[in-house]
Amino acid sequence: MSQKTTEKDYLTMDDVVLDNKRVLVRVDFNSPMDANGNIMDNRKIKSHLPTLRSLENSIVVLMSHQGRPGDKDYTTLEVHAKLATELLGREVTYEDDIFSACARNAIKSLEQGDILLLENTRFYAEENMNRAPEEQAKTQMVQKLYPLFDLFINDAFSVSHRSQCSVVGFTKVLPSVAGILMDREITGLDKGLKCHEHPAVFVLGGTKAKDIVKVISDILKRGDADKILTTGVVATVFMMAMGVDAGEVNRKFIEDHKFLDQVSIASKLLKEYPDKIIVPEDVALNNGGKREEAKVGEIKGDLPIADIGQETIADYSNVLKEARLSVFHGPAGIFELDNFRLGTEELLKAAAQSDYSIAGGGHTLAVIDQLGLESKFSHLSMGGGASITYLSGEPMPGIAALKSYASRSFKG
Ligand SMILES: Nc1ncnc2c1ncn2[C@@H]1O[C@H](COP(=O)(O)OP(=O)(O)OP(=O)(O)O)[C@@H](O)[C@H]1O
Ligand SMILES: O=C(O)[C@H](O)COP(=O)(O)O
Repeated sequence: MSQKTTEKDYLTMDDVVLDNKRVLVRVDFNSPMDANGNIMDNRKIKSHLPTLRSLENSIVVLMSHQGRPGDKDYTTLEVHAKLATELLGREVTYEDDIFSACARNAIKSLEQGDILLLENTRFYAEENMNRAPEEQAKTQMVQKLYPLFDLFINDAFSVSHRSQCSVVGFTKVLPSVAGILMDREITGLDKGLKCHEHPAVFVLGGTKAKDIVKVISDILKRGDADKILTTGVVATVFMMAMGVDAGEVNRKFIEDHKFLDQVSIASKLLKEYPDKIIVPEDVALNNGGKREEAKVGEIKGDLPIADIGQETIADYSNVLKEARLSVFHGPAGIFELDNFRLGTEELLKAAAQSDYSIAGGGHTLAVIDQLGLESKFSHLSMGGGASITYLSGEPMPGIAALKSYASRSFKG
């Protein structure tokens, strides 16, 4: 049923017949939830609407995860089906199981135009193991479900850095293509990363210092970046790597978040790429909720760093204004507090001006939304960990599995 229509090394929904086909779609509806089990941000669900709208003449079953075992937001997808129904304007029914006889009967009874959302895939233990597609294809989830479908669509870029059952398993046993969101993510990120626009400036911050230090190392090794502007907690690690006394409270923050080992890695990177990695000259400290500017090296009073400082904001903005490619991941400060959102806001405005601008990460997208800057960015990635993995050039098992299906089908 596959008919390749583009030069891509994976198939898309344009390459296959969809009408009246029984289609299993892996989406990522994983959303922030409040204590009462309500979805706090509908962005993840909205991002799949183009794919779902293109499937209006198919028989559609959706799979998604929500949270991780043991976490507060590890819960059923019942409310997700309701919200998807509202957003799509068509009923998305919910089945409180994944592959039981009951769930399979519900799938079998679907008719053209129906959409059914199965239960949280991570309620099935083997979903939580990262294994090769061959192994995942043998699981009960895949074996019980795949005979009920003609096609598998992976639209979940943001979980495709995981080799989980519902992400890679079906690609071994069903014709498999990328959904519209997946295709947009790959195309949007590649356009920025592979077209070699220069100067290429990366603004990397937020709290995931370990992941970001690795991304910085990978990007610099590949030679893709002209400048890396460090912000957020990532900047604190690099300041410490320069031997700066960040104050006990900030050192403790880094220790408590298990980032102390990143300081020596950051130090090596600074030695290897002295002109490329830029560390803030000043910061904003949180003095009882008030913003207190301080030069790096003169951080007194043991106050927590909560934003980059005003001189750094001006310098970084100037670098960004010259950039032809900008990539922004992770807020520059604790933007949730009004006094400490300046760095994130100003740098996002500056990044949006470059010829090709990419931004990713849950909190980052929320600020872009609040600032009304969505249309100013060339590509907004729904991926948090996934876009970091993609940026670092590491293989993404979910995408590799689609490519592997495509290469088998072209040969066949
Ligand atoms: N200096 C800082 N100290 C403490 N927290 C900070 C600092 N700078 C930024 N943050 C916090 O970082 C958090 C966001 O970081 P995070 O790495 O999760 O970014 P993100 O855009 O959501 O990416 P992802 O989707 O990968 O999680 C925000 O809650 C913000 O308050
Ligand atoms: O929110 C995300 O980044 C994705 O849904 C992946 O979730 P995970 O990090 O729990 O696999």
